[in-house]
Amino acid sequence: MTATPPDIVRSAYLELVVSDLAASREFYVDVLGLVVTEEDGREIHLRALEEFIHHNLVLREGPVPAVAAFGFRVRSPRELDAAEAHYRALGCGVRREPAGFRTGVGEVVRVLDPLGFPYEFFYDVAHAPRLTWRSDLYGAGAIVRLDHFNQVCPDVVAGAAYLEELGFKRTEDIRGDDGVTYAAWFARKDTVHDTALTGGSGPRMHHIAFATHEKHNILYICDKLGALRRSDAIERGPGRHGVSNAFYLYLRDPDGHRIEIYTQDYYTGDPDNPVVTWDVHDNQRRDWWGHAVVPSWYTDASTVLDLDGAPVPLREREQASEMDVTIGADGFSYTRKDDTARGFKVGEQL
Ligand SMILES: O=C1C=CC(S(=O)(=O)O)=CC1(O)O
Ligand SMILES: [Fe+2]
Repeated sequence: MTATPPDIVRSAYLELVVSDLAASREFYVDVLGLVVTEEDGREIHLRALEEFIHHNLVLREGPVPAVAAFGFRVRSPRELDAAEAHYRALGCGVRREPAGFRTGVGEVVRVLDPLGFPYEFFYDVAHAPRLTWRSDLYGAGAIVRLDHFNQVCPDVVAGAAYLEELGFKRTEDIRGDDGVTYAAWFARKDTVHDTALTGGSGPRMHHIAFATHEKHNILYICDKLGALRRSDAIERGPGRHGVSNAFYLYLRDPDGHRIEIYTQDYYTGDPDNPVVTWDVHDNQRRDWWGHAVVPSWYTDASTVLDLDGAPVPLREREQASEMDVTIGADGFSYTRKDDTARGFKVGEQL
């Protein structure tokens, strides 16, 4: 028997443990242009330009680079009671922390969820200046808001059932004719997703995504990284996704945490929003132009911590991995499903 889930508004912040706070500050502030709301020698609280809550990203120096919390805003203070009841009914570890436990945030309900991820739910939060109109502070690569998380878990079907019970709406997925679900995307806000599940050993964080308004902002970030001789921070892209139709770029921060820069997906807010399902062999599913996906994008992800700050042990995926069935990053995949003469594209081989 589960209790009514909390009414989640959006994915709101991530707490990242980093090995060198100064190096991470230089990456997220000097290179990417995130705004410092508050900082001390141990933690830095950052937000995107259009954000009005205290932060979207906490950088905390620590021995093991990892994700310590996925923060979700709920619709009212009473939804914290719903969160506590929902997760206790699931038999999860639950801790209710007083205001101030997290800088700038009121009372927080922290859980280690059924997939092993450290989720936390909050309503009361300090407001920070929303810089929407301050074009004088926008760089050419202006990052305007947090868009989504992406989580690696061994069993996407079980993970999807948990997220859908939590009130998330599936918007897209990748499946095989073998009946395997390789990845799925889930929304609370009215765009393609607030989080996604990528099949693999987990729990791990695949990436956090921030949004820009335009594609040219993403291209500027690439040019800036080139000019800074930091092009090795670029892992994948720029390109156009199949899933979500967004324009994208994936970066790796100084600890290897993956950051996506993302723009122009589509509206999904109607109750009967149709789910888009992609064939795992469709070469345009992850890159609409058919560009290969670099193997590290499938293999690498960030450790997550439990409520005591210890790394959560990984469980291996038992079903086939996407790289296995597409033979490398994008091996035997089709551009045109029934065109076996010209439609198959032998992509990158491992
Ligand atoms: O946000 C996303 C949207 C689409 C994709 S994919 O590579 O097109 O599947 C990946 C992603 O989850 O990062
Ligand atoms: Fe993403």
